[in-house]
Amino acid sequence: MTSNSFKLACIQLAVGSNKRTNLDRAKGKILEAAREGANVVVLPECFNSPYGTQYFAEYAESIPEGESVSVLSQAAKEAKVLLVPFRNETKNPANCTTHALCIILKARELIATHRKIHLFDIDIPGKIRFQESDILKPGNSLTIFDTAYGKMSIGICYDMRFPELAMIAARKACVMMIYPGAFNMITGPLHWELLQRARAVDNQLFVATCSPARDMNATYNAWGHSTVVDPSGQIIATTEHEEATVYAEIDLQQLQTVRQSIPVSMQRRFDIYVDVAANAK
Ligand SMILES: NC(=O)CCC(=O)C(=O)O
Repeated sequence: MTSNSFKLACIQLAVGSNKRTNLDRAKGKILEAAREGANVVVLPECFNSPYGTQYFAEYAESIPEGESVSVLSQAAKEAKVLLVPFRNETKNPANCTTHALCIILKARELIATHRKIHLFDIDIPGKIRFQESDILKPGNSLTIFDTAYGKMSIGICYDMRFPELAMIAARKACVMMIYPGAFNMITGPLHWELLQRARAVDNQLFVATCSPARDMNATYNAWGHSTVVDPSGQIIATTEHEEATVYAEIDLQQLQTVRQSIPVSMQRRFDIYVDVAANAK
């Protein structure tokens, strides 16, 4: 049986270069969120290392044997929360087999993994160039997992720009999309909030994002602004760029209310847009 509400915590963690310090800090914040009544806790993209292609291989671990899974599964068990952390995975960094990976932990059990499908390769001349594909390999499948609160789905950061993931999640009855992410000072103000509200309103589900806190001494300056959006596209919890935990009470009844009042999911004309992919260039 699924519960009708839960408390979500998105930990906008201050991340530094020492992995052990990051893990201890994350664990402390997870336990704090549990004391505040959180049932589901999300960590940012790269919670255990600075964000940047130069760091990925060094900080990557194999799954599930690595240090980070070990520390966090213990934290999930102690805190009795469903935990969604993001990190990098490797079997062999020398051969560039690193993936950007999100794992979902219930107590000590790994209940799902998601590998970032769309790698962050962009070039805005004079502003920002980033090539995750220099070091990462993309994942090749969608991730939907069952929770006590209904099905949820995952995208990692740049994945949020691709509306198809949230659209499929909604059609498969997910209640929430979770995007651990780390937008930056260029694309953050442009698109971070817009994308999550768009994903939410188009698909009438909850959307949660979780960024690292901003560090102006780092090589990549995260935008921050971890946020939770409801199925009508309204922001129900957010923050600025400093370290903070964003809490939101998720009332799942709202899904029904919004979906019944504006019943777009019943009104779609798949007879007209039968196969978007078939016409894609
Ligand atoms: N880590 C990422 O995928 C960053 C994505 C981003 O900043 C964007 O604008 O998209």
